[in-house]
Amino acid sequence: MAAKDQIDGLNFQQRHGKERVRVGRVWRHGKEGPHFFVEWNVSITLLSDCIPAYVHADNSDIVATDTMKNTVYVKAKECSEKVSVEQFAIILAKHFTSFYQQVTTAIIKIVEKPWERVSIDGFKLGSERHTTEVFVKKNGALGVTSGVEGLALLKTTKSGFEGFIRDQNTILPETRERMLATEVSASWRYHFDSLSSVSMDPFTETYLDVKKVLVNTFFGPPKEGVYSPSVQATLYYMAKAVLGRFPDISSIQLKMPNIHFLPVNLSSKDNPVIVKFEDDVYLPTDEPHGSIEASLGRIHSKM
Ligand SMILES: O=c1[nH]c(=O)c2[nH]c(=O)[nH]c2[nH]1
Repeated sequence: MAAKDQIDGLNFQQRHGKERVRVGRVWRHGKEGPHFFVEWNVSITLLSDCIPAYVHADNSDIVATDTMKNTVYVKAKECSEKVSVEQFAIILAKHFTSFYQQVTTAIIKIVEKPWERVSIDGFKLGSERHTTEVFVKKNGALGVTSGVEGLALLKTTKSGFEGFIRDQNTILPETRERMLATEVSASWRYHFDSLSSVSMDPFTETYLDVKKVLVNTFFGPPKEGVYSPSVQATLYYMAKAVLGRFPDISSIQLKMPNIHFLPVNLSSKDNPVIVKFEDDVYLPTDEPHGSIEASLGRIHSKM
């Protein structure tokens, strides 16, 4: 679908828009109520009467793609109640076609990330992979490492970061309220050191239990959660919980990138408050991200 015109006896079709506008939206119901969270990737295409921009370098009928991007955040903010992707696409498309006389059709595509709720204020993306590396020597010596990769976890509250070094290059504000998102890669070494010491197959059950301990430690108890003062501290609690709970595990390594969800504040000279961040509208990012990793092992263990 594209606007079709004839210029100088030639067919001309054009469209413009903005792709991959990422937005995260949290809806909070009261102080105690559940949080709802969605992450969307929005693409906007407008069919509009703006041929002079192409043919005469006259931009007076152009809706700037930057404005389209901002509109996603404005409309996300305006949705005070949880909406579906379909409903949000309709809201956006209706806005573009009714607000701009030049726009004849708006095409909105949205892909929603499959975040699943795991407990109050926590969401889990079901995409993790179980990994292992094993060695066996001729004499029966055995080494088993198991792991999980891509365990994406996110909590919408009970996270902060304060008291870090401030210098001439620091602009990050201190906070006790932020989104915490990561994709955990963990690998743990079992203490079995010979083939004969593994009697049954304990690995699947242990994998599931380790995952549970990692996830539960990240979020804390379902009712009240647990405050995370940093990714580092949360990583350490998680590693410690695994070693505390599984005597058969001698060491664990955790990699937990700090995947940033940036607060959305939009302002201009004429309009100082277009969108004011109130722990609700975020810009999800992949790059750059913080990289935080550590390993914890029992003394005398083979790391
Ligand atoms: O939990 C965090 N750890 C850091 O080391 C760090 N650095 C940063 O900019 N934000 C954060 N958050």
